[in-house]
Amino acid sequence: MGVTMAGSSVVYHSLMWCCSILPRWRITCYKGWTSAHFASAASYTTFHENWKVKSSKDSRHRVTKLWHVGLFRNRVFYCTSSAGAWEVPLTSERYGVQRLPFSHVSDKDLAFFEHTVPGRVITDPDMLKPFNVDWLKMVRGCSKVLLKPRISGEVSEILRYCNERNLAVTPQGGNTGLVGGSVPVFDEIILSTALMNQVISFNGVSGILVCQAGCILETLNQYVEEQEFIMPLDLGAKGSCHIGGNVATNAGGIRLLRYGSLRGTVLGLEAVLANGRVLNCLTSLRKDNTGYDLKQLFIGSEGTLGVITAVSILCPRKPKAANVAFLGCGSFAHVLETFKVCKGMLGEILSAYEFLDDECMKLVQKHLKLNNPLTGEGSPFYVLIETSGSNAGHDEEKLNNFLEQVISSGLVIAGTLATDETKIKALWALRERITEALTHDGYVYKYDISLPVEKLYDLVCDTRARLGKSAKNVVGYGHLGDGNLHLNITADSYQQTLLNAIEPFVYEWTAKYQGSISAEHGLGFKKKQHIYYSKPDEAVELMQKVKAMLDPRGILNPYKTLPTQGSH
Ligand SMILES: O=C(O)CC[C@@H](O)C(=O)O
Ligand SMILES: [Zn+2]
Repeated sequence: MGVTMAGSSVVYHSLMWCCSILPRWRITCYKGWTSAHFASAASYTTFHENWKVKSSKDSRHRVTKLWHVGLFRNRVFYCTSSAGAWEVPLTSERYGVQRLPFSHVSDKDLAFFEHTVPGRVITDPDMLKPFNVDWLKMVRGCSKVLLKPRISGEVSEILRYCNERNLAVTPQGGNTGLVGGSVPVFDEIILSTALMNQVISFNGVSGILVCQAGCILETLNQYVEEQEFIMPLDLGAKGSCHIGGNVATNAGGIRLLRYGSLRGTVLGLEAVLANGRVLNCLTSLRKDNTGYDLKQLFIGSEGTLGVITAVSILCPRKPKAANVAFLGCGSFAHVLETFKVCKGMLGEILSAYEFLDDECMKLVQKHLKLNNPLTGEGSPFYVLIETSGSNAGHDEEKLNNFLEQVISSGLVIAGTLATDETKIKALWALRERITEALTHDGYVYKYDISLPVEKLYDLVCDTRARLGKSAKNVVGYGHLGDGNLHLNITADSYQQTLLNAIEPFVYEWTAKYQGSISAEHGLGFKKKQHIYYSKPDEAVELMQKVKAMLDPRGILNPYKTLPTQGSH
């Protein structure tokens, strides 16, 4: 048959068999197969070339030089001039927030900051603009000072001073959050971790990395990859997000299915408390039962309990073999059934199980000009399955057996398989760039929901039915393997009436099925009032007591995470 790879031939034979019984099945295997075999191979060339043009980092750097607002591997936005660039309403005005009685920054304060972090005090209003607005351009503060410490001692000095002076502080990493947690609401001082970007140590035996909070996730991944390890987390904003911000928000992402959450992989951290004291829990031990595990308080606390300045993190070995299958399914029930089969047949090599609906596919096609690699009419649902293992032959065999099973049983109606890195990246772009495509579609109402997996897509269907034509698009995608749905709704502009139709409907629906209204993005500013849909009063009350104990004056990231007192 002209196919020499043992692993591929299994798929090839099964495919030939499937073609006869399932005429809709289309597959491209990029390794060892020629385009003569499959009609869809030709379409891949276009797909790949498109991807290269759209994703070229060089062109991004060129463009963003004009006015660099945010550079994300998969999330980019920029403006060509500062004049009239920001039409983002002030958060305080759009949401009617009352400023808490913090002090205002005086010239004397600025002199202190200049003394503490010389040359790293930014007060130029134009330079401050991008730090005052979130990546989604939905919330905006009006901070007049940005500080860039390099070491935890400087953070300590700053916080001790701010606490005494009753000055509010917003810690900021890469500013890639999606819930308005990393930008000020009023004039809070922005404490950027951008210059705290040093690796402290890496142990090539244990895989334990100790680094400062401002290291960029992608840079860290490249660093540990050189030593045959990978970071235990990966997410769309990897090119900009800081590891400290990842830990502070307990970011999830696409590797969680395989390596677990940061609550397990973060072994230790250093945090500076509101009063300036440095809490050094930067241990690098797998096991440590000496008292309460205080680091857990800071993981996911969104900068409200302390500023994370360094982390110790357990990195897995770099897998020797990786494969990505991009499959089309005829229904969500089939997506679920495929997942079940996948877990059973791929077992330990399964590293991601992501899904998107056809509406998402249409958006990445329309706004980012990405091509659907599966030719013919679209599928209602797409699944991206990644395997990562230590033995290419073994993985291929397992994957081929799995594909044979899901094809022959009719669970999967179209598919494509990639084994080389460039092509794997191209397939991942279809999933990872949905957020970016949505921003081109208009104003986006974002929901990040955890639900029992079998209920996951019902929420999308019910929301779509409820909103009818008042929404432009209602889409569902996410980390199916983690039971995490990203429900996104777009409209031409922000409309209060549409918001009223969505909320509290989506939250009540989620609560009814014991889901979480914030699976992996945090509560930040935008979701904090809705915490009660997922946590009992007693839990919220205890959180407020912990906050009051660690930050009695409430200077750390005010207006975030916890609901306004007395609002319930
Ligand atoms: O934009 C979103 O709603 C999700 C973003 C991110 O968590 C993802 O999984 O792509
Ligand atoms: Zn996500």
